[in-house]
Amino acid sequence: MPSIDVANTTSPGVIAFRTFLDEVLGEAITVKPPSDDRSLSINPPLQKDDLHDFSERLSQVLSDYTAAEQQADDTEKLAAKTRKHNVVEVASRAKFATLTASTPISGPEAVNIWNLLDIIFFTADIGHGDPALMFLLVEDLLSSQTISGCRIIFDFLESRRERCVSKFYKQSHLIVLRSCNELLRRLSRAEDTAFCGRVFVFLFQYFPLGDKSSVNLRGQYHAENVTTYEKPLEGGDKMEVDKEENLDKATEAPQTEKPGGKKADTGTPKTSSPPLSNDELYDLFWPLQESFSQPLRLFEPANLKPFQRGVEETVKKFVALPSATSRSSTVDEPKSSLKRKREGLEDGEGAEAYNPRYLTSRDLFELEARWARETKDKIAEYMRKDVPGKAFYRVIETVLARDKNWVYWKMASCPPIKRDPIDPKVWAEAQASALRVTTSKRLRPVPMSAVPMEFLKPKAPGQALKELEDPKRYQLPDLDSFKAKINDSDFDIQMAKTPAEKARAQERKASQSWRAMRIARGFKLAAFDKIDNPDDISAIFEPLEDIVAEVAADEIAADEYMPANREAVIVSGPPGAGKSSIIQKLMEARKGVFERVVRHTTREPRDGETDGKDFHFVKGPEFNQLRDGDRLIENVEQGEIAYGTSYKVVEVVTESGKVPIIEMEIDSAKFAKDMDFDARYVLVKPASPESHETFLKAEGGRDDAAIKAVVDSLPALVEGLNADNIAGKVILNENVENASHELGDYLYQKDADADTEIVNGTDTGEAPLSEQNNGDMDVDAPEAS
Ligand SMILES: Nc1ncnc2c1ncn2[C@@H]1O[C@H](COP(=O)(O)OP(=O)(O)OP(=O)(O)O)[C@@H](O)[C@H]1O
Repeated sequence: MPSIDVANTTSPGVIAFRTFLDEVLGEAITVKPPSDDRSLSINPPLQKDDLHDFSERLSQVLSDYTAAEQQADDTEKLAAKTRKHNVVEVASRAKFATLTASTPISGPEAVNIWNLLDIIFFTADIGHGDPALMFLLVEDLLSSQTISGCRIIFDFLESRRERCVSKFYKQSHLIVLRSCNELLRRLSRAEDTAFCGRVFVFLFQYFPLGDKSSVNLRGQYHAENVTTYEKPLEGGDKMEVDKEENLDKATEAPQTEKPGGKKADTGTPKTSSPPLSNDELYDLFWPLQESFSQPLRLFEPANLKPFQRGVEETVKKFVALPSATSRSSTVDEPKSSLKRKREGLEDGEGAEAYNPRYLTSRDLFELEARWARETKDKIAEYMRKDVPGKAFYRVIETVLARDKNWVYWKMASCPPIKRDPIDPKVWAEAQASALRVTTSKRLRPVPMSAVPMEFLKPKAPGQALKELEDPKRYQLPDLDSFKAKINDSDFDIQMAKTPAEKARAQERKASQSWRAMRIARGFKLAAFDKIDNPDDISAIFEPLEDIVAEVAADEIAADEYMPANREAVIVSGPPGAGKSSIIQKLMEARKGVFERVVRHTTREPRDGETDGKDFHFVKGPEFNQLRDGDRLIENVEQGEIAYGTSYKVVEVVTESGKVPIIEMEIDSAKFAKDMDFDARYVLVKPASPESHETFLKAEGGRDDAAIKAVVDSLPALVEGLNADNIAGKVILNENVENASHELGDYLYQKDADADTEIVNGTDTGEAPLSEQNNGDMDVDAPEAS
């Protein structure tokens, strides 16, 4: 059979299929009539079952071609299939062209266009048409419409996304990518921001996470994004800041000879000069944009040098601006601390001034990396000075971390992103432990109790009132009074001479036990768990403290032992400050009240550590998914290892009724605070450098030099905590017992003076530590926030 002449639409097959299309479109319009509400004409999508016997009728119309397809020869089969697809395509395109030419896309009649596209989809689904056809038609339609028309077409695409992906992802993904890219090229990011976002979201949802089709493997970043700015005037009045000799002059620092022949930087503070004027900065600031959009160009020494200078001058300019805090503050302190910091910076900056002659040195890369790290820290420090800056900085940090992972992923040749299915055993265990944590086994301490209604019975006049005055009616007997009575009954049971006598004594004891238990239920419900034998209820006469101490680890303490405020508690402090010891002590003293929040980490478990107890040990990609999905309260990286706290884990503890208690390093607490995580922030500090050294030695794992480094770094670590205001309570750890009491008092709000510092829970009435002579360890108690 000769292949079909696509231009000749009078082919009987084409005519037959076109007639069929007209018929089913007529049916479809009865199912989805035209509507002024555009959303109704697109949604819900037409279903194959809406059309009467669609598959059978279609097979009938194309029966000649289908029969030819049954040929034994593969080549013949293929040719017949192509002919059938051509027939479907020619007829569909002709109908589509007629419809789109005569129907405004925003009008109610446009429902016919959407129905036609659905019908073409069904035709391909039963194997009678090319799966790509519907997508090609949508592409044509997109390119022929204005942006507002494209929005409507996009409504259609979005609503059909799931079925397109599940049926024809392979045949459609490149056409979809091409159409979306073309659309994005036409859209203005500034004016059609929301629509651009929709297109991106659509692409993310259409393509699997690990798909490489849109990966920029060669690392060309926004090559077309060129920033235009006024270039420095040649020979004009302006300072020619980018010229080599000026840069040399600006950056050159006196050199001294290092042993080994290398020149060493003397640390002359090249940035001690005042910040540039806006005019001067202009020529340094705007060229930075080029480097940010093309980071690879920074590997050229000629580009790196001006970039470094531009960044330094820009940061210097920012730092010189008064911060929002100091602008709004009437107190001198922030200004002086700003000054102190700036002086510190200037001193430090001397080290960055290395001579351009080093550009050929093998140490250069290390120097550049150090420069980049230090500049990042400097910018971070500046941004964190103001309240809105903190959250903004954390967002940038997260975006950079995501970018870093993206680059790593590309460097590893885009390995597939998948998570292994969870082992059913692990799942069952997790479910069981979640159930255990979230189910309170204990009845409420004050259950709904029925009041005896006897007093409602008619009585002699005045008698009822008299009875009410009887103290027995409103006073419960003392619980301990039953102890003696029950002991007497026990004695009677043992000494009974006749069975009747024994039975009477047993009955008496049962009644006394019952009444004692009724009294005890109001304030000693926890003791009931200790009663194994109904003949021995002595547990309810034990002191309350002993009973509370017996509450099992996964049980929740009775309401009267819980603090009024059950908000999460974040306990932070320097390494070895005693955080774990204090928390441990507190949890032992207040069983069933607190639950530690187990953090996530990417490091391997150490000897003796258990997954889910010490940490949730996860792999890098899993951690990244948590962080990228904004499911972490905080996350920090220590070298290659990441740590983070999951919102979910905190929620599970909160929902169980216990108080979540989270131990973390100071940086993490700052992160959580910056992200406005609601918690009570507590800072634990060793009382002196000497005791800190002792704790670190006791903790082990560090040699003397490392211990000294931690102790020496403490003053710098705690400096600035006031400005960050990260702790509502500072606890000095002189003695674990006292410190845990102090923490308990604070959390139970017995510590009225919560926002000031008290030594080891002893409200001595002394001045806050900031005013005492505590040497290097001083931290001013932060203001109440
Ligand atoms: N007040 C104290 N008196 C004596 N020893 C203490 C005191 N507080 C803590 N220690 C000891 O110091 C060591 C470190 O304490 P701990 O592990 O509680 O500190 P940490 O802040 O949790 O440390 P890291 O952050 O490194 O985990 C432990 O051996 C602990 O027993």
